[in-house]
Amino acid sequence: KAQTRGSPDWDFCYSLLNAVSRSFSIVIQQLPPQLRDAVCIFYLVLRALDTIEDDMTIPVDVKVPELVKFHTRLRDREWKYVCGEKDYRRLMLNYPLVTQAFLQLDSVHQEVITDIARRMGKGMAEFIERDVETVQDYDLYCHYVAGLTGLGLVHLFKASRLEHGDLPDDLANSMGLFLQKTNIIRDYLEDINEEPAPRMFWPKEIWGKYGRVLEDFKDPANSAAAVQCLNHLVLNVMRHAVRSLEFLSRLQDIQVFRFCAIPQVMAIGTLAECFNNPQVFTGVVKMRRGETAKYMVSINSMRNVYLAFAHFACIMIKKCNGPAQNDPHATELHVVLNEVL
Ligand SMILES: CC(C)(C)CN1C(=O)[C@@H](CC(=O)N[C@@H](CC(=O)O)C(=O)O)O[C@H](c2cccc3ccccc23)c2cc(Cl)ccc21
Repeated sequence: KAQTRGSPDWDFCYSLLNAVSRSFSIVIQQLPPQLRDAVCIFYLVLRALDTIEDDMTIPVDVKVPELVKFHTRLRDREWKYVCGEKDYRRLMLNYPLVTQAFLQLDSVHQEVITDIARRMGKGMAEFIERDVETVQDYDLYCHYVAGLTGLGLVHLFKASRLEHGDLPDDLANSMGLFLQKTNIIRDYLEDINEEPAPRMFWPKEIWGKYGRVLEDFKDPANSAAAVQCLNHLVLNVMRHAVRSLEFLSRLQDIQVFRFCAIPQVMAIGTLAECFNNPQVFTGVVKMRRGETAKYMVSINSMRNVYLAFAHFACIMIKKCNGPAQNDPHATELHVVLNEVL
């Protein structure tokens, strides 16, 4: 059909979604109609912002204003900023189609997405000019890039009248931190080998106890210290698990529940693989593909989420009692895991 100025090309937007989010796009497309398009566009908008932040070929004095101004581009039908690689570059090249669709959303959905994009862009810009040093920096950075996503999603759920429960900011924030911190831990090698310049988010307050520089952990001679640092970081992210479960237990719509629960289960599965695993420093550790598929279809109730969390908590507890038994943080992780159980 002729693409008149008014009618957005939704098929193209969903094909972009499939390209940039592999398995997760299926879950987004299963959302109820009053939420699906808003979440699809929210996801693409955040992915575009993330692509600008991640592109290390953009000079800092150009990137910072771009991030801060990004939210003003959401209504600019001509705007695009070509950067990034592969499917993310295709998103940026075709960004005006995302804008056309964004402008068709309910005004409330547009306002939510604009407010989050503004706060996230400002936060990202803050951390372009300074590194993540303390654990407080670590929590603040992850709040900006992932916690705010949770706050925005809660506003979209409420605006679509699918969720009426109390979904406070600190629970929504924990959902984001659980995912983002897991990605940061898993992606050590990918991030540190990044060309032309690595961007690391591991907090120096933690890794500084185990090495002089973060690159030290690539050296097999430092494997014991690297794994101790890794276990310390896994303990830190597992502290958010109880709040994630609390958030999930308050959801009312089954498709919204699946949309929120599936990434959380993938994350704890990834953490269980990573915990006490030196392969994090030699390759990228991922859940087995069969496991991912199994959880995509089985996460339909809070009971199944508890079963999945308990399954992965037990894998970590076995490691605490076995190979990691001399690790100072294994004991504390045991306590946190028992809370989860
Ligand atoms: C940085 C991030 C964790 C927020 C990214 N993020 C997520 O990780 C996606 C999952 C995803 O994209 N998985 C990828 C795998 C990967 O890229 O690692 C896949 O292809 O399966 O989920 C989150 C997400 C989903 C549901 C509830 C959330 C609550 C708070 C914060 C984030 C929430 C997400 C929801 C939206 Cl709307 C936008 C982005 C995200």
